[in-house]
Amino acid sequence: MNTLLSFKDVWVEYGDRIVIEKLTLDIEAGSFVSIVGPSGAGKSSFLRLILGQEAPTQGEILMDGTPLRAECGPDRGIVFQRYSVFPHLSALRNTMLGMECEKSPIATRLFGARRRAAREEAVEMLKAVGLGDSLDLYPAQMSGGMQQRLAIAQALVKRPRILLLDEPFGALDPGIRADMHTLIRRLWSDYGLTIVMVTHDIREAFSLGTRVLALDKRRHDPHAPHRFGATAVYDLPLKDRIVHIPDERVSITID
Ligand SMILES: Nc1ncnc2c1ncn2[C@@H]1O[C@H](COP(=O)(O)OP(=O)(O)OP(=O)(O)O)[C@@H](O)[C@H]1O
Repeated sequence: MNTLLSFKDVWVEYGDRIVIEKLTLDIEAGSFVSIVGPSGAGKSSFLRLILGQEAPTQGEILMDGTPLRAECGPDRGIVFQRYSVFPHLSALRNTMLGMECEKSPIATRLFGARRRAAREEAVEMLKAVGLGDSLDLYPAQMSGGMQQRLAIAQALVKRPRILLLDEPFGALDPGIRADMHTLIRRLWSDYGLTIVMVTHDIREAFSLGTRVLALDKRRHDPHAPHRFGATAVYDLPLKDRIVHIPDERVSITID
C-alpha cells in the first residue's frame, strides 16, 4: 500500500462547535474515495482540509509522510457542484487561467512561447474532457454538463495528483450524470489520479469509489448538538479496483 494522505487524530472546531473529531485514516495513492454522510457532517470541511484551505484545530495531516502545507498547491485540484468557472471567460481562457495564475501570479498572463505552450495544454485538456469543439464558448452558452466538463479541465490542467470533487454531478440530469461518470473514470485512470468525492448519491458513491467512507457523529447530545463532531463511522473498501503503482504515479485498471 502506498499511502498518499494520513489523517492522524484530526479535529476541526469552529468556536465551541466541534465539526470533526478523532479522525484517523490513510488514503492510498490511486484510490477513489467516496465520502457520504448527512448534511452538516463535515464532508466539505474534510475536503477543505485536504485542499489546504483549512488547517486542523488539533492533529495532523501528512502527504507523502510530510505535514500538509496549509495552502492550496497545484498538486490538489477541486471541482464544486457549480459556479467553478468564470462566466466572462471562454472555455479556453478559463482553462488557461489556472496555468497563468500559477506561472505568472502577478500579471496572471503569459506571453510568447509560454503562452503558446499553455494554450496547447489547455486545448489538449479540453479535448480530453470532450470540449474540443467548444474552445470559444462562454459558460452561459454551455449546458450544465459541459460546464462541469470545463470545471474538470480547469482543475486537471494543473496536473494535480489529488482531485477533490464536491458533489460535482449533483445538479445534472441522470443521463448526463452517467456520461460524466464514464468521463471521470477515464480521467482517473489516464491521469493516475487519487480522487476524493463527496456525494449525496449513495449509488454513485458505490459505483465510482474504490472505498466508501461515511462521516457522521458517533455521539449525540440532544441538548448541545455542537458538542460532538463527526468521524468515519463506516469505511468500506470495495473490490480490487486499484492496481499497479509504477514509480510514483499510479496506473489504474477498473474491473
Ligand atoms: N467557517 C465556518 N464557521 C463556522 N461553522 C462552519 C464553518 N464552515 C462550516 N461550518 C459548520 O460546520 C458544519 C459542517 O459543514 P460542512 O459544510 O463541512 O458539512 P457537509 O457535510 O459538507 O454538509 P452538506 O452535506 O450540507 O454540504 C456545519 O454545521 C457548518 O455550519
